[in-house]
Parts: sequence; structure tokens; C-alpha cells
Amino acid sequence: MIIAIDGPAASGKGTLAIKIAQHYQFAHLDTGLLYRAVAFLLSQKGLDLQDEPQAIAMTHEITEAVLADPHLRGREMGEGASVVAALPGLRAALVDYQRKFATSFPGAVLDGRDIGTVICPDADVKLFVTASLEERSQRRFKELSAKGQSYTYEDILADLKKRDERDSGRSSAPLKAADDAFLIDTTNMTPAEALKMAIRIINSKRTKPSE
Ligand SMILES: Nc1ncnc2c1ncn2[C@@H]1O[C@H](COP(=O)(O)OP(=O)(O)OP(=O)(O)O)[C@@H](O)[C@H]1O
Ligand SMILES: Nc1ccn([C@@H]2O[C@H](COP(=O)(O)O)[C@@H](O)[C@H]2O)c(=O)n1
Repeated sequence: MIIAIDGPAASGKGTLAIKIAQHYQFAHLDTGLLYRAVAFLLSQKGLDLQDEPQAIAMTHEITEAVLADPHLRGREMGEGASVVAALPGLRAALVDYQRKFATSFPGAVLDGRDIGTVICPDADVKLFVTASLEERSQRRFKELSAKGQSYTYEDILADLKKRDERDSGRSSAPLKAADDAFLIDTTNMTPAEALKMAIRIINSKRTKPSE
């Protein structure tokens, strides 16, 4: 079973994806980390984030160790990832890896921006997780503050707004809900409530294999 989860930054899709994977004992891939890794590798080498051939070359240098580097999860790499993610050649270079992951396990959950629309258009369940910009900014602000990173709420809000516009406005695989995705607006939901709603949706699909 393949579960595709998409949505804007800090909407809670990663949290939900991890909880769904734990609940069903499915494998999980945070696809945003792939774009973050490319931005990180380019930056480390002092290369331009818009250099498409170099960005594509960096995909061969993504290792488990790179993906586990805590720098990937910071604010700068979120911003950098959304710049490299607009390069069509880079997106194309990452498709096979994601599709192979999706089909290598009896159950897989992938979260990102284009999973239900481009990577796994035939996913068994598609969820589009969202929340208001203000709520997402508050969540990310709390998260980064807890890690000792001193940004203001306004910094984070401006970042997410810019990232939303870039991710939704790019020509290659823009952020959007698949036509057959279920919307989960987590603005006023706890992570546990979002999980409960997702489980209800997934179970309804699991018991109707002919759909
Ligand atoms: N329903 C929720 N209520 C409150 N906080 C939440 C909820 N879901 C997630 N969070 C918190 O909000 C922050 C962002 O969540 P998460 O990392 O899951 O979002 P995301 O959509 O995967 O973000 P990104 O695309 O940037 O990776 C985290 O600190 C997480 O603990
Ligand atoms: N399937 C995806 C996943 C991510 N991106 C881009 O990467 C940026 C960082 O993603 P996070 O989920 O880690 O925040 C994101 O802003 C997107 O630009 C993507 O394009 N497709």
C-alpha cells in the first residue's frame, strides 16, 4: 500500500507521515530531505543553487550520512531546498529513487509536495495536509526556538510565505493537491487528532480493495 502525503511547509505532514508509518509498520520517506541534501551539498562546495548540472551531479553524493546531518533541517536548507526544487532536471533525477522506495515495501508512506500528483499518481491513499500560514509559522517558530535557533516569528512567517509562493508557483511539479486527495486541515487539530482522521481515511480504503 502506498500513502502519498503532500502539503505546504510546517503543515504537519512529516509528523503525520511518521505516525502513520509507525501505526501500520510502513516504511517512510521524507522526500523534502532529498532537496535539502542537494542544497546542502551545493552550499558546502560553494556552488550556485541555480546550477542545474551541478545540482543533478549532487544527487549521486546523497548518502545516509548526508541525510542524517542535522544541518539539513535548519531554516537555511529549507530555503535552499525550495530554490533547487524549482530545477526541472533535478526533479527528474530524483524521480526513480522515490518511486523505487515507494514500491520496495509492502507499505510505504512518502511525504513531500508532488507525491500524489507526480511521483505516485496511483497511490492507494492521497492526503493533502494543510494549516493556516500563521499557525504553521507559530509551529515552526516554536520548533526552531526549542533547538536554540533565535529567529523571530516574523522571520519565519516571511520565510514560509516566500516558500509557499515558490513551491506553488514553479512550473515543474508545483505544490498542489491531487484531484483525488483527502484534505486534512490541521490548523485546529492536535497531531493525535490528525492521525485519527488519517487512519479513518486509510482504513476505509483498505477495506475497499476494488476502489
Ligand atoms: N497538529 C499539530 N499541532 C501542533 N503542532 C504540530 C502539529 N503537527 C505538527 N506539529 C509541529 O509543527 C512543526 C512542523 O511539523 P512538521 O515538521 O511535521 O511539518 P512538515 O509539513 O513536515 O514541514 P516541512 O515541510 O517543513 O518538513 C513541528 O514542530 C511539529 O511538531
Ligand atoms: N516532494 C518534494 C519535497 C520537497 N520539495 C522542496 O523542498 C523544500 C523542503 O521540503 P521540506 O518538506 O523539507 O520542507 C520544499 O519547500 C520544496 O521546495 C519539493 O519540491 N518536492
